[in-house]
Amino acid sequence: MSVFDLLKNKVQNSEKKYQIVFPEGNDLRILNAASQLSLANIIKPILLGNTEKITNIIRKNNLAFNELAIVDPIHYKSKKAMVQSFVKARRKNVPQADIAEILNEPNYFGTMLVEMGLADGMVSGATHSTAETVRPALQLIHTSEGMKRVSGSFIMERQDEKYIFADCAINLEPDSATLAEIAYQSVQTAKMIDINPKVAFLSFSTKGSAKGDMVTKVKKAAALFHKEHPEIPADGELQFDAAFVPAVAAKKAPASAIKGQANIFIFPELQSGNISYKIAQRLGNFAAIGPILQGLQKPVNDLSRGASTQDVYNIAILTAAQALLRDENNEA
Ligand SMILES: CC(C)(COP(=O)(O)OP(=O)(O)OC[C@H]1O[C@@H](n2cnc3c(N)ncnc32)[C@H](O)[C@@H]1OP(=O)(O)O)[C@@H](O)C(=O)NCCC(=O)NCCS
Ligand SMILES: CC(=O)OP(=O)(O)O
Repeated sequence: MSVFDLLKNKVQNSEKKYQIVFPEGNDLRILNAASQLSLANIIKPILLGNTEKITNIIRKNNLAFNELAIVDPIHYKSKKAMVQSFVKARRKNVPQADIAEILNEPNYFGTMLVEMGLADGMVSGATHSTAETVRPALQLIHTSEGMKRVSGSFIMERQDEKYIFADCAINLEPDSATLAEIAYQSVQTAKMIDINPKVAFLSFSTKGSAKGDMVTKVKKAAALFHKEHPEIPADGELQFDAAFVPAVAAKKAPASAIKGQANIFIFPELQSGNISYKIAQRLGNFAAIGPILQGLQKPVNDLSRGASTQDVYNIAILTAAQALLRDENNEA
């Protein structure tokens, strides 16, 4: 079963209808995906933007909805209450006069809907950069308990093959401890889509074949992860072939715990992570689902600005599935 059939079934079978907010309510990819999701009763979309403008685009493109809410941040009636909640959530002094202005910005407004429990999750980034999309979530929603950093992973899917790549979106130069945390968060994402985790900490070196600070950082990350989570098969530092091809692993890393069968790939820094996912997507024909924000208290997810309607549809389902999982964990 594809990742999305799996997650869609979970979301559709839940009693609650999850409300996902889309700050880029004028974008046709967002509107098309929101229409499909609403008509199939998968989620209830909340579109942000000028109501008249959005309604015109909907009419012009003959888009239909089952349930839909359109909210204009600039004319939002309960702004005062939102400003108060912002003050509490921000944990830093921001002049009240500035907050009302900040909340006119759809990514901040959408993030506050999630923070206040008025939406279950947010999907943005079709027209905004990753920094613009995630900064409000980092400032207002914060990391979940026990987590120090938020990271961004991709589910890479091609027919029956499913892998997790991380961090491809957020942390520029993670240190060893952050790499170990990214790996732990990626294992949680993998479990959501029934991947049995096998983690590789990637490098240009396999088991000391090269030396230097870059290699040491990855080696240390693998050791830290193993110490904290000895029950999860993991290894590093490994080159990609030693992590992924059993015959190469047998030669380069014969004692490896994952024996060339890794399915979670942890990249040493953001350049290699972001470049690798785009190569697998564009040359390898993998569907790249993400960036999925990991380690946040409530679900907010980013899109690549190159995202298609299908990508928006997929990420919205994943966001609703994260909200469902959060509800289940809170109940447990
Ligand atoms: C994510 C990112 C936007 C944060 O950068 P920033 O806003 O400049 O970061 P700042 O240092 O100003 O931090 C803003 C807040 O977020 C917090 N923060 C930053 N990175 C964080 C992380 N990874 N996890 C948790 N919190 C984080 C900071 O602690 C700070 O909180 P505070 O204001 O309450 O003290 C930045 O790391 C970035 O641009 N990453 C690359 C994004 C990108 O282009 N990716 C490629 C395409 S997907
Ligand atoms: C995830 C990513 O690379 O996003 P963008 O293509 O928008 O920079």
